[in-house]
Amino acid sequence: MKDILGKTFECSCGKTHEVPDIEILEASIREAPDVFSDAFFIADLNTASLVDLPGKRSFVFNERRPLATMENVEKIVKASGDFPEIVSIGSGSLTDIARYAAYLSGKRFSCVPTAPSVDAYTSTVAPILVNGVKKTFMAIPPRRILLDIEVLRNAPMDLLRAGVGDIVAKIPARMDWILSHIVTGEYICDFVWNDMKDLLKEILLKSKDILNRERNAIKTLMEAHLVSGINMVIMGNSRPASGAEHMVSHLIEMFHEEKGEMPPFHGLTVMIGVFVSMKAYEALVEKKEIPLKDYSIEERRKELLELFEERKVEEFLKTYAEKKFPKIEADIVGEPLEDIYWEFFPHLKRTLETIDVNSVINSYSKDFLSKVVRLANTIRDRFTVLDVFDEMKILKNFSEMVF
Ligand SMILES: NC(=O)C1=CN([C@@H]2O[C@H](COP(=O)(O)OP(=O)(O)OC[C@H]3O[C@@H](n4cnc5c(N)ncnc54)[C@H](OP(=O)(O)O)[C@@H]3O)[C@@H](O)[C@H]2O)C=CC1
Ligand SMILES: O=C(CO)COP(=O)(O)O
Repeated sequence: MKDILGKTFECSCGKTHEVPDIEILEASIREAPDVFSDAFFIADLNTASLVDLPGKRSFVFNERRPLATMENVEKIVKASGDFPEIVSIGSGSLTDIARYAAYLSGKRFSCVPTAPSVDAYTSTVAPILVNGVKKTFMAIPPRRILLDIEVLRNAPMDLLRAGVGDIVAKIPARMDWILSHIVTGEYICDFVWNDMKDLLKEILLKSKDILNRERNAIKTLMEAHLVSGINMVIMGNSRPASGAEHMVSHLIEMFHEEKGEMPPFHGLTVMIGVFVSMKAYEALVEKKEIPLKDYSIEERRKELLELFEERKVEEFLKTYAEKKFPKIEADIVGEPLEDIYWEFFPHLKRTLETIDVNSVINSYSKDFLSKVVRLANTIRDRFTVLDVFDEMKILKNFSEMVF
């Protein structure tokens, strides 16, 4: 990855890609105040204990697990005053709070990741909760990233599991992108898959080592997250990193938010989404019969209202109404989909077992998760395998068979 940072190149996809010049340095987290000598730091109660932060130029959230809400972003815009740079000491949520606050206030942004849990660090987008609805905004990539492998290696076990969940999601996300390219003609770039697929294979083979906190395995996981984030920067959106599996995750997360509850870590709910996408592609590639069943817009509205307040439901339905559903040909599975399926899915299935996807699935009722599967394509205009099933009128039955 390091060889493309800061470069501009013509890609075989027909576009010119610009890769930001992000400086990645390995050092002790304790050096952060000196490395970022004029920056303002943000941390939370746990992550602040990892480093001696200079009181005058830091803000420590006085709560457990501050979420990436617009309120928290605004708090940091205000607190960071005239400092020229905002640096996060934390995992996904704090990184996005710092990134979006820096973007809104025209400051530089850098980060010190404390867990290999997400591909947020090198990314340019910021998924933020706005009045309880998760919206992904364009923002800025970091100027510098300080990596302390010992801190990453010792992150809580659920963040390691989540990290594997969020990274293996790039496999169905790529398949969704290929599917959309075949069905809707959406632009696609192969470069961002080619720079990722060997790392993904390695992670599928090393998932037990990751959970055993083996240094090299953790380094590979973190490298894959950094490459995935760069891929989002190259594309200018999260298409290479996020498909139906992320919509499943976002819907579950928003449901918890609606109830005033803390959601599980991002990668844990993404894991459920990966399980769903895996089942969907299994049915598609192996041509498994799923009986047709109508799922009307009235039923969709009624089920959304069982989970969310009316204002959000109307917003989701508006997004859904604007989605374009092209006519699906009988056999849409092309060679690229089959290749990825046969190359990755046997390993993916074993990896989901290693990170214990069933324990996350079993923490919800089957009825709730089935609803999530048939409603997930309502919340975003991104075309995925769930839209294919919707158009083929097999989404309702699929959602009832998947768990
Ligand atoms: N921008 C992007 O491209 C992407 C953004 N995301 C976003 O990232 C967020 C999820 O991030 P995720 O990393 O899963 O979790 P969070 O950052 O939400 O929460 C993890 C919590 O774990 C604790 N923690 C983190 N590191 C350590 C450590 N080393 N030791 C002890 N405790 C630690 C902290 O909480 P506490 O102090 O309470 O224990 C922290 O708040 C979501 O909002 C998601 O949308 C995800 C992928 C990509
Ligand atoms: O979570 C992400 C990738 O892991 C970011 O993508 P979205 O928020 O757009 O789904």
